Amino acid sequence: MDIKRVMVIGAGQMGGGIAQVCAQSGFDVILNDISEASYERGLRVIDKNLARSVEKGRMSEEEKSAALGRITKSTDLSDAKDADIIIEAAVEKMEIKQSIFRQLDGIAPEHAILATNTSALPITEIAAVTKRPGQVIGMHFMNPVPVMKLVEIIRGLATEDGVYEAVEDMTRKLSKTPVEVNDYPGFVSNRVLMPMINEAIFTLYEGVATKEDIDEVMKLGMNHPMGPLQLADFIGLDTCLYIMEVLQEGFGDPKYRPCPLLRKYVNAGWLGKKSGRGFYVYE
Ligand SMILES: CC(=O)CC(=O)SCCNC(=O)CCNC(=O)[C@H](O)C(C)(C)COP(=O)(O)OP(=O)(O)OC[C@H]1O[C@@H](n2cnc3c(N)ncnc32)[C@H](O)[C@@H]1OP(=O)(O)O
Ligand SMILES: NC(=O)C1=CN([C@@H]2O[C@H](COP(=O)(O)OP(=O)(O)OC[C@H]3O[C@@H](n4cnc5c(N)ncnc54)[C@H](OP(=O)(O)O)[C@@H]3O)[C@@H](O)[C@H]2O)C=CC1
Repeated sequence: MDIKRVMVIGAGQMGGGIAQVCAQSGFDVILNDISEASYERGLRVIDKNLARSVEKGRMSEEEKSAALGRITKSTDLSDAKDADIIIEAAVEKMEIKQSIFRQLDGIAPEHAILATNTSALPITEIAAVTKRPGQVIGMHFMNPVPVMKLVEIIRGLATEDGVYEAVEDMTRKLSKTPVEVNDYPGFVSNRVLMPMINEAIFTLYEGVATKEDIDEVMKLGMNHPMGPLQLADFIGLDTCLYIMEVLQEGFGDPKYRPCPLLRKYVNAGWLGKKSGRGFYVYE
């Protein structure tokens, strides 16, 4: 299947990044969010990232304008009628994703692939609300999307081979590396990463060390580019909590219990970098 027109749902940190790399790679992109304000916020970030690439000499001013020109605004899901693939990157809540997929199934062309950038939610359960479970797939980009090379591609129980191959081909066109995984909670990436982050939060909660020192141990001792608490802030503490909840519920194993401090911060609205405060305070 030849994918030309991409719709991205959600213009947050992930959706914006996905829209940017798709537009840079020559795809026509419909970028959708629930409000004009959220769309504009997403587009500003894309504009800033592209401007940085121009400054660094990686892209010309003309290429930047061409990439921006390939992105069209949408605040209405009915715009999915023109898309070959829809990549959903709204919040990490099953009921929101299922509601979006149910609607998309009624709007998108018959051939269209419905992909989700979920961090951990079961693809099979999202696919089950549609009449085309064979065309539903996980396309899990990493943050920051323009920089990170991996796309974890998750096959739901019913995902067809042709759909997997089309998504793998598109991933390569985005200059990313696809890795195929099966549909289990957290897939590979977050099953391994998130318990480490949660454990770092427990370490802080129990007063083993300061946040700075916990991060320093992992940066200098394990060569991680960011400490786990800084990375949690970067991912979004709400997203981290939802992922731990998916692991805990999906495996029924208490070892995945989210740290109470993580829950407390999320309840306080301290969502990390995107809200200006998490474990650290941001300007
Ligand atoms: C939760 C999930 O479901 C899955 C996930 O995504 S988990 C999160 C996975 N991501 C990570 O683990 C990221 C860990 N952190 C890192 O790799 C690095 O700290 C980082 C790439 C984010 C920044 O790297 P750094 O060397 O500390 O900073 P910096 O020099 O400013 O940036 C390096 C490059 O990335 C670019 N960059 C940094 N942040 C960026 C962003 N948000 N958007 C676009 N580009 C960005 C910079 O422009 C710079 O590019 P050049 O070298 O070409 O100039
Ligand atoms: N953060 C990360 O590191 C990673 C996250 N992911 C996954 O990507 C998805 C998005 O995460 P992220 O970008 O970080 O989150 P953000 O909170 O940055 O962005 C979510 C965006 O979706 C919008 N939105 C919410 N509900 C809807 C809806 N019904 N229709 C359209 N748009 C909607 C929000 O708008 P508004 O702000 O107006 O509410 C917001 O712009 C999640 O599933 C997450 O698990 C995957 C990989 C890495």
